[in-house]
Amino acid sequence: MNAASFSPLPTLRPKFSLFCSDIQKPGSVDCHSNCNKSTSQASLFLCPDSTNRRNGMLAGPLCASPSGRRNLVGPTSYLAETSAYDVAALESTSRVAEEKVGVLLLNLGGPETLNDVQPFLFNLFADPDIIRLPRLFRFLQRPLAKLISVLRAPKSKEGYAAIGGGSPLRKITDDQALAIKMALEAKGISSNVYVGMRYWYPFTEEAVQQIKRDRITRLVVLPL
Ligand SMILES: C=CC1=C(C)c2cc3[nH]c(cc4nc(cc5[nH]c(cc1n2)c(C)c5CCC(=O)O)C(CCC(=O)O)=C4C)c(C)c3C=C
Ligand SMILES: [Fe+2]
Repeated sequence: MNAASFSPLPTLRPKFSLFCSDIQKPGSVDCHSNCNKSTSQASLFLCPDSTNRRNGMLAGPLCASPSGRRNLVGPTSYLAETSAYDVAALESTSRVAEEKVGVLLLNLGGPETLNDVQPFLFNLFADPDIIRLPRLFRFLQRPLAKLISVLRAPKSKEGYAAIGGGSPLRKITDDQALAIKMALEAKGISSNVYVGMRYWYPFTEEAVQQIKRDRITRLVVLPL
């Protein structure tokens, strides 16, 4: 997790904008080259100091790089980029009765059962951030992903079978979510903590939908 200095935006607004683009229009904007766009409604997002790639994610500006243009097996996912926050700001804003604080943990996900392995691998390899084909050959992305995932799945299944039949990533991330919720609770900050995965359930879109349903007004995004 990155924690960096920040300066909270001055106004509290009832809406948030999770990414550069409007989250209601997934995939409509590619933020890769435009990550410093207005974050005026994402008041706890801050510009971090790093632009390093880490865990396949750009540790950089606030916004996400929507991968919504990819059409994966599950809902398409966003890749959030680094954000940072200040607990002091959370503490002060959470005192405002109408504020609802949310924390969104972003991870990549992994197959939970052996049956998930092939479609999970498809999602992984269908991502141009994992396998980037020359523009001319983009149309081969999904067929190639299908081919690789089908060919690799048996071997991968053996590996997952050896560690209990699935990836531990979901549980680990859920445990982290709970730990963050409890740590904030101990500071007197009531929060909802969400988990969003890029390649498997719960997909980031599902988390975002839940965040909207819960009417979160302050959101901290932590790419793990
Ligand atoms: C050529 C093969 C692979 C490339 C390139 C690759 C890049 C890559 N992968 C991740 C994230 C994850 N990969 C995971 C599992 C996984 N990855 C590959 C192959 C390549 N990945 C395979 C075959 C598998 C299945 C497991 C196995 O057989 O070894 C996972 C899931 C981990 C889990 O907990 O289950 C993740 C996450 C990134 C970010 C990346 C390139 C940047
Ligand atoms: Fe991988």
